[in-house]
Amino acid sequence: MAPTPTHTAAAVALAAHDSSGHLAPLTITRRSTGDDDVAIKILYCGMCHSDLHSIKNEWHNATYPMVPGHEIAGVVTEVGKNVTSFKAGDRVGVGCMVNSCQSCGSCDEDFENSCRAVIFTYNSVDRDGTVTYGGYSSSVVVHERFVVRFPDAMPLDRGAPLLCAGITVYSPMKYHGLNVPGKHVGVMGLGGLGHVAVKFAKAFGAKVTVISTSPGKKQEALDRLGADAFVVSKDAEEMKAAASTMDGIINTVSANLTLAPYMGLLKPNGKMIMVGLPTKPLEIPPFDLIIGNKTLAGSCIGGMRDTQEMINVAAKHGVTADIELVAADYVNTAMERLAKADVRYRFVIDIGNTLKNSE
Ligand SMILES: NC(=O)c1ccc[n+]([C@@H]2O[C@H](COP(=O)([O-])OP(=O)(O)OC[C@H]3O[C@@H](n4cnc5c(N)ncnc54)[C@H](O)[C@@H]3O)[C@@H](O)[C@H]2O)c1
Ligand SMILES: [Zn+2]
Ligand SMILES: [Zn+2]
Repeated sequence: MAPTPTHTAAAVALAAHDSSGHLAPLTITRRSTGDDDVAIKILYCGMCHSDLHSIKNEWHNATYPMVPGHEIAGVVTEVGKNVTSFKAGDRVGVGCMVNSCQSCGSCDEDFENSCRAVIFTYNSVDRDGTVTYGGYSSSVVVHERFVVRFPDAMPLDRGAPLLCAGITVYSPMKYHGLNVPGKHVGVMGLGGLGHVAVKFAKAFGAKVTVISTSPGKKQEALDRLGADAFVVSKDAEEMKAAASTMDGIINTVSANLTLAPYMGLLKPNGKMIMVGLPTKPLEIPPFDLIIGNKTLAGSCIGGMRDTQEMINVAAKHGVTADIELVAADYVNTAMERLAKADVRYRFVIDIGNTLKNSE
């Protein structure tokens, strides 16, 4: 995208130029800091599976070049004159959104994630007509409403993934009443979102069962992540034994799959909450929904008030992501490994130390 008069600051980035899934260095520009803006030097950025879906154009909405990344952590370098909540040197983060209309019913209720004019952190058209570039880059400028303060106890690298993975699982647990002691929460798919879901559900005092296709993840789910139980979804006996036991399931699976066998794990009135975004339409026989008065719900990230609340709660309970910190030049290998679910449990790019101008 050609620089506009207000986009004056050069930044280094990693960009996809086509749907191959390959990222290459690119110099981009960022807008100068507006009155309500916070300028941030990016130090870390998590690699969400949505980045992979997006660069490969699996959702059929890609604009190239695309700079992915919406799990951003860094330090404030400059603030606009109207900004009172942040100052240079503050430790902050940015998640999936960088702006919204700020005046509709959803925005008034702090659910900017449901605003029809939401501007996502990358691959979205910004107010000035430019396409937004995400956190696989050295800096970003964001309206202060969309900046999250890192509590002192929250490390920037292990906290960065909470800005998407964390809020995406925290918000549905909160709004579907699964964040109270004694509930039985199922977590489908033990990846970036899934492993954080286990940690939050445990912090809420819930009983947590991981539902996974990978028996190899059982021991670490129980020992390291603190899950109470583990069900191998391909094992009919285990699925039968767990039938009708769960109050809710957070479904983080990134691949297409039929929901029917999993609905049977829910108690009457139980809720299957979709956060995973596979490409094909959902397949669910009506009987599996209707018998037992089940609910099938969806949930998109979360609002900014809830995002700040989430990271504060995480800091209080010691919830952080388990990460593999990687250098910028490892990003293509990391993407390949992410596609194979070969990561425990989130790649985070060490932007501050390794993303250099290599063009
Ligand atoms: N709703 C939202 O707001 C939101 C936010 C972030 C991510 N997402 C989506 O959530 C999904 C998960 O993201 P992530 O970053 O945690 O991905 P991830 O790759 O880290 O984890 C996905 C997990 O699903 C598992 N999986 C894959 N196929 C499976 C199958 N057939 N059965 C059971 N498990 C299977 C993988 O082993 C992996 O552990 C993606 O589709 C992503 O786009 C949605
Ligand atoms: Zn994400
Ligand atoms: Zn709005």
